[in-house]
Amino acid sequence: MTTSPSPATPDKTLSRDLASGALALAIAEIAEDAARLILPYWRSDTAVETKSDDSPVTQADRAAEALILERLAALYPGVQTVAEEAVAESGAPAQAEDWFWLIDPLDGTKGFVRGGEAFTVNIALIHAGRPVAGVVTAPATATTWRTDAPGQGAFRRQFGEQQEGEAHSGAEWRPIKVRDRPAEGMALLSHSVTDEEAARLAARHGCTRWQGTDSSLKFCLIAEGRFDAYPRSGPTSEWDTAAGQAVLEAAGGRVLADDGQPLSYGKPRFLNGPFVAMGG
Ligand SMILES: Nc1ncnc2c1ncn2[C@@H]1O[C@H](COP(=O)(O)O)[C@@H](OP(=O)(O)O)[C@H]1O
Ligand SMILES: [Mg+2]
Repeated sequence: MTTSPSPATPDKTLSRDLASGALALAIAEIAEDAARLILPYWRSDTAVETKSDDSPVTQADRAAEALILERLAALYPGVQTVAEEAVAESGAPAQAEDWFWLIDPLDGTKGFVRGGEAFTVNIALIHAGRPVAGVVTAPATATTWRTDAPGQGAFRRQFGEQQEGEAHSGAEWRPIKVRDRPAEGMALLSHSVTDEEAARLAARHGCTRWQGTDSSLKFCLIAEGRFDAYPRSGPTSEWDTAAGQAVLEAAGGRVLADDGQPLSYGKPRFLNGPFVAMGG
């Protein structure tokens, strides 16, 4: 007698697709579709609401998060999700599971509302507290950065308009990596820090020059070898950093917490303390 195979558990499906690189490609396509959904709201008269933590939220954040959650659930049912807008509405899960998704559908909302280009869609897979796969997409410049199978590097591409009858479209994926630190390192910092603090943070990490940039784009610009460090002294949520950290680590960089260890995930209230993201 033959028995039909039992359905794969989420963990088996996840770990198989993670190991083959199929998962990284799949989440890149989801993030690009979320980006296509966000773009019509950009530089339009989108209504801006203020959340209880005083940060802005728009219809674009909510629509993108709904798309991402629906697509992830269809691909990998039963995996825990921790997503910015869901947490804002219903609170954070009491505890992180062994595998979970961290989702920020629109990071850098303040800049987005002002009509700037530095806002991103972020999806990361966490396993045992580490970001093992991630994608960051910048809708305004139609650029995506992603991991591959673990140990297989990081990639970037420009994505295009979706053509009729075509599942997805985009240019070829090109490998990216961090640069060796030059004598005069360049730091990236949040716009939320004062000039005085920025100069101090940059100098502490061996950088003589610095530039303010919104969103998780900072991790990607280090991952592709254009900048050297992103120090952050104030709090962030785990969904702000997980996808960027996955990409940066895959490109040869590091993201270290104050204790000198890689920034880890599934912490109380999914909150990060200070960290520094670094290239080579
Ligand atoms: N006190 C705080 N606690 C948690 N996250 C914070 C925070 N202050 C700022 N952030 C996060 O920092 C992000 C902006 O980072 P940056 O200044 O580098 O662009 C915001 O993302 P959103 O735009 O998704 O809300 C917000 O989530
Ligand atoms: Mg954010």
